[in-house]
Amino acid sequence: QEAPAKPNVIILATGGTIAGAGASAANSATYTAAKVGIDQLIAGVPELSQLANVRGEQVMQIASESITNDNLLQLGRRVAELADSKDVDGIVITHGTDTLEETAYFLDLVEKTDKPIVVVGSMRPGTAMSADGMLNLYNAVAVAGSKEARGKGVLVTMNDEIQSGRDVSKMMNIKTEAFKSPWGPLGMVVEGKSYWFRLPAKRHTMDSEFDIKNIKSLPNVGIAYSYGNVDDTAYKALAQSGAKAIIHVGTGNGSVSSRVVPTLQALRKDGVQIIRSSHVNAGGFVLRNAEQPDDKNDWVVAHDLNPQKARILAMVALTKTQDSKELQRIFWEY
Ligand SMILES: NC(=O)CC[C@H](N)C(=O)O
Repeated sequence: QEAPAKPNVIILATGGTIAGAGASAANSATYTAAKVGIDQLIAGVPELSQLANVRGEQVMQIASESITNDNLLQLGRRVAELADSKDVDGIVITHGTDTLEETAYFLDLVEKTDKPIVVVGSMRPGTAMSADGMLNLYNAVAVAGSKEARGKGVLVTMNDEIQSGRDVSKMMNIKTEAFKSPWGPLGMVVEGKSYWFRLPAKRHTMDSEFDIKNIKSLPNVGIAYSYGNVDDTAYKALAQSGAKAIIHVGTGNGSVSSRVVPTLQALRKDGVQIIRSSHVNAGGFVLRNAEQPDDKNDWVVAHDLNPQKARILAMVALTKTQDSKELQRIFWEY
């Protein structure tokens, strides 16, 4: 029997600017996100049908700053169901860009499939001049339908680049060149064809020890930001609200103010995991026992993961272990 000429790609829509609408074509920044339904989005890019047999599904319709852990689990379970289906070759997720990097990393950790999963958004609503959503979506479907994208982890297609969902972050919030990885894109997609240059080195999808099918709920993990004159108010409040781990957004190499150190040591003794990350924008790089004696304090370092990605990994890891050494192993490997 002959293989079908075109791959079957499902687009799961969640909202964001790619589904946004503004009052006039001049409104590139002032508009309402999550307005346009997935069928209308697909109808707006008839060229998609040249790439794949495309079907849309509206999973939610929200601006991504409002996404919850329950939303993540709901989306993750639907992706897993579709990935298990013989009739599905690739999955695209349209998403608001504010937390796109978190969802992409979450799926990269928990989806046991080598089928392409591509998360995509846009920086301008479809109603704006030079809207970027159409091309980003076209590129996403092209990548999701391609054999070359299999087994490369969850991907993000923005601004003609193919990025690793693990590495990529929204670095700029007004330009279409918004998403960057500290380690560079994996490839480019041009006129529906992908060009690959490098591969992710970290464990993901098929090679991950985590599986969405075994995750019932995600624990409470909070993030506290550091700056000059910082005190321990936020850390104590997070612990009081039941945080199982606190992501410390440190200065530089995840450094910790001397005014905060005793509180973090005490919280660790009370069972809260302390994970040091960095607020350095272009890419923090936190090393164990540099700046702070992590072995002595029994703290964990997030290494190159930014704070919001560190929260995702901590939540997923804590569904399996409460051991700080295991947690650190996981932070090195993923
Ligand atoms: N460019 C965007 O998608 C941002 C819109 C909105 N804040 C969201 O993340 O959903």
